[in-house]
Amino acid sequence: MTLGRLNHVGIATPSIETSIALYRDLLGATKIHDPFDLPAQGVRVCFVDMPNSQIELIEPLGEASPLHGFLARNPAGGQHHICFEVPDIHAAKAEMEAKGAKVLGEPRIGAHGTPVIFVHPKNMGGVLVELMETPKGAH
Ligand SMILES: CC[C@@H](C(=O)O)C(=O)SCCNC(=O)CCNC(=O)[C@H](O)C(C)(C)COP(=O)(O)OP(=O)(O)OC[C@H]1O[C@@H](n2cnc3c(N)ncnc32)[C@H](O)[C@@H]1OP(=O)(O)O
Ligand SMILES: [Co+2]
Repeated sequence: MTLGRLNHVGIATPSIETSIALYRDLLGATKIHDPFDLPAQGVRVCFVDMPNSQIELIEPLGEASPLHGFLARNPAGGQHHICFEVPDIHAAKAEMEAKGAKVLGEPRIGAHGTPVIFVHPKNMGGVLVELMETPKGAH
């Protein structure tokens, strides 16, 4: 597997609007996309563009959201996952599993419109890792 660029850092928040204000007013971020719902992933999402990557603000959406446990442990929110691009999501999943890592579920379409998987934090030194297939034509 070729590990590609760092696509984004996921930040869980109880309120996207509050987090947008922090990134805009405290840090001075200027490229903040409109938030949108991603019901298949149980999250509401807002991308903040940086020159070399993106911050992905994520708020729970629905009762089955994977963020509820994290926010119960971290009520103010915090750094939730990091996401790397890979050329082929099915090959990446097979390689992770062959190396003994736990992949959380099957590939699903993520916020960039390409399939993503998650590697359990217990296999990555306490860091939840998302792998996303590089969008066609990117870079
Ligand atoms: C926007 C769409 C998409 C994109 O395209 O970018 C996304 O990014 S969606 C992001 C949200 N989706 C997911 O996170 C899906 C995968 N996640 C999961 O399946 C679960 O969140 C989880 C990783 C299995 C954790 O589930 P949870 O119920 O919160 O916790 P557990 O009780 O099972 O915890 C086990 C263990 O792991 C620790 N943990 C949990 N979350 C994290 C985390 N984000 N970072 C680091 N460690 C985490 C938790 O503290 C437990 O540790 P121990 O107590 O030491 O066992
Ligand atoms: Co993500």
